[in-house]
Amino acid sequence: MINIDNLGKSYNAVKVLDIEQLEIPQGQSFGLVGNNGAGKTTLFRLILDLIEADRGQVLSKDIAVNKDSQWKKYTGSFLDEGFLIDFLKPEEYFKFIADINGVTKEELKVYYNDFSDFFGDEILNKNKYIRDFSKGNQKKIGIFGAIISQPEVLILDEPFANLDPSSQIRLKTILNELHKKNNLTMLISSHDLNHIAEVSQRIVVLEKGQVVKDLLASSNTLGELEGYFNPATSVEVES
Ligand SMILES: Nc1ncnc2c1ncn2[C@@H]1O[C@H](COP(=O)(O)OP(=O)(O)OP(=O)(O)O)[C@@H](O)[C@H]1O
Repeated sequence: MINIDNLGKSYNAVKVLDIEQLEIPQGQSFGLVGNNGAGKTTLFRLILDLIEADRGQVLSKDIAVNKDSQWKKYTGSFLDEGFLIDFLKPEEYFKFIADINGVTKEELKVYYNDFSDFFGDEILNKNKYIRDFSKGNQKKIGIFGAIISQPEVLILDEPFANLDPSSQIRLKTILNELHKKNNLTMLISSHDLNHIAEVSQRIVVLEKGQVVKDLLASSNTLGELEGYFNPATSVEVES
C-alpha cells in the first residue's frame, strides 16, 4: 500500500531521515515511535508530500506521491494544528471537509453521533472559532477532520498528546474499531508506548532517521519497547 524506497532527507547537511526500504501493507495498523527529533514527523510529511525528499520516493498504491495526487482521495491525515482552518467554527471546518469529499449532511450527522463521547460537550454548538479552543480540543477537531472522508489510509502524528485520559481511551477504541471495520491502513506516531502497543499490529522504532526496530505486535512488544528505551528496566522474557 505504502512503499518507502531509499528515502533520504537532510537539513543543513544533517541527515534527519534515511530509510532504505519500508513497506506498509494495506490494512496494517502501523505504529511509529522514537525519541524527540528521531524523524517521525519528517517521515509523515514526506509520505504526505508536504516536504521534498533529497533522494528516493514514497509510493502509495504503487504511484509516487509527489508525481500524482490520486492518494489524496483516499488518505486522511492530521499532523498538527497547521491542518486546521482556525478562523472557522468546528462545524464549518467539518462541512468544508465533508463537501470536498462528497460526504452528505446526513452522513456527517451520523459521524457526529459516533463521536459524541469523544467530543464530550466541548466541540459542537459552542459558537467558537477553532483558534479559541484548547490544544486538546483542537486535536479532537483535527482527528475528526481526518476521519470524515472515511479514508483507506489514516495518518496521525501524536494523536494522544494533549488529550485527557478519558479521551485517550476513547480514541484507542475509535481507532481500533475503524481499523477493523474499514480495513484501514493506519499510521500513528506516539511517545506513549502503552497506547501505541494497543493500536498497532506492527511498531517501528526510528532513531536518528533510521529504522532500528521493526516489531510485529505480540505479548512481548511493550516489554521489548520499554527495554529499548530504558535498558535499565529491561527484563528477560521467558519464551
Ligand atoms: N524545517 C526544518 N529545518 C531544519 N531542521 C528540521 C526541520 N524540520 C525538522 N527538522 C529536524 O529534523 C529532525 C527530525 O525532526 P522530526 O520533527 O521529524 O522528529 P520527531 O521524531 O517527529 O520528533 P518529536 O518526537 O520531537 O516530535 C530534528 O532534528 C528536527 O530539528
